[in-house]
Amino acid sequence: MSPSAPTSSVAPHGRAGLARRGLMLVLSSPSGAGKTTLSRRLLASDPRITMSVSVTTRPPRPGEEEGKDYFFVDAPRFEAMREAGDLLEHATVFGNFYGTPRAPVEAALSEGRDVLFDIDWQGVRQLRETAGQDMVKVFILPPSAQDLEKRLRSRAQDSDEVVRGRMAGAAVEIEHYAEYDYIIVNDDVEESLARLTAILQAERLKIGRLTGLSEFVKGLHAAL
Ligand SMILES: Nc1nc2c(ncn2[C@@H]2O[C@H](COP(=O)(O)OP(=O)(O)O)[C@@H](O)[C@H]2O)c(=O)[nH]1
Ligand SMILES: Nc1ncnc2c1ncn2[C@@H]1O[C@H](COP(=O)(O)OP(=O)(O)O)[C@@H](O)[C@H]1O
Repeated sequence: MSPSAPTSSVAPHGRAGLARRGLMLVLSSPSGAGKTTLSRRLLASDPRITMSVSVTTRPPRPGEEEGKDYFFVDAPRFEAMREAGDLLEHATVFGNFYGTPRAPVEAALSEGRDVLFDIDWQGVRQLRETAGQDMVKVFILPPSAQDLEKRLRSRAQDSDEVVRGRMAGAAVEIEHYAEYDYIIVNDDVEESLARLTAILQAERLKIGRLTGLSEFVKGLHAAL
């Protein structure tokens, strides 16, 4: 099954019963700009969106939980998943493999749930081929290079060398901003969360996603 064209079996618009296609909300940014922070806040505030948990060969950071932040695997296991077609997309970032497990995403979308992805521009390009209009792409920028470095250091979970590599990687990631639908400059977290929530709410109301709309309008029309 393709990840596109899911139809909601629930009635997200209340008693009107307007069925809706689930959407794929993608967040990308240079490392340290705040994707993880905003993802966690959005997931905590909106029960209708589910996180796509990636597999990675990167070692866990202190505090990261297996199955919640990532599925941590070794390279042979990653390769086996890739070979078996179990990944919707995959990429190498900072020398580690990352990929999106296919089954949970397809299951969530087929139940009419929205899915949140924290993936890089390479993954977005691959998903775009199958997801089309079902994907909403948000790029998060830091307010300045100094802020980005400060955040990478304040996270205090990566070595100096890793932080330097991530600052260099930021320059490459930022070059892809124009491939996205929305930009959030993550200065104040609360403001950024409000913007992200607004994007999600507006995208949920797009006519093309409301599979029950014509029936609903027909009913309204007949009753007038
Ligand atoms: N293509 C792709 N990129 C991913 C995936 N999971 C994470 N990434 C990206 O890999 C990069 C590094 O992630 P991570 O090591 O967690 O560091 P972070 O940037 O501080 O979150 C980020 O740009 C993530 O968005 C995935 O499944 N696929
Ligand atoms: N708007 C913000 N202002 C200040 N610090 C922030 C902001 N957003 C995130 N941070 C902090 O910056 C660091 C990196 O954020 P994180 O969400 O891990 O980024 P990413 O997932 O993009 O690598 C964390 O320590 C986080 O608490």
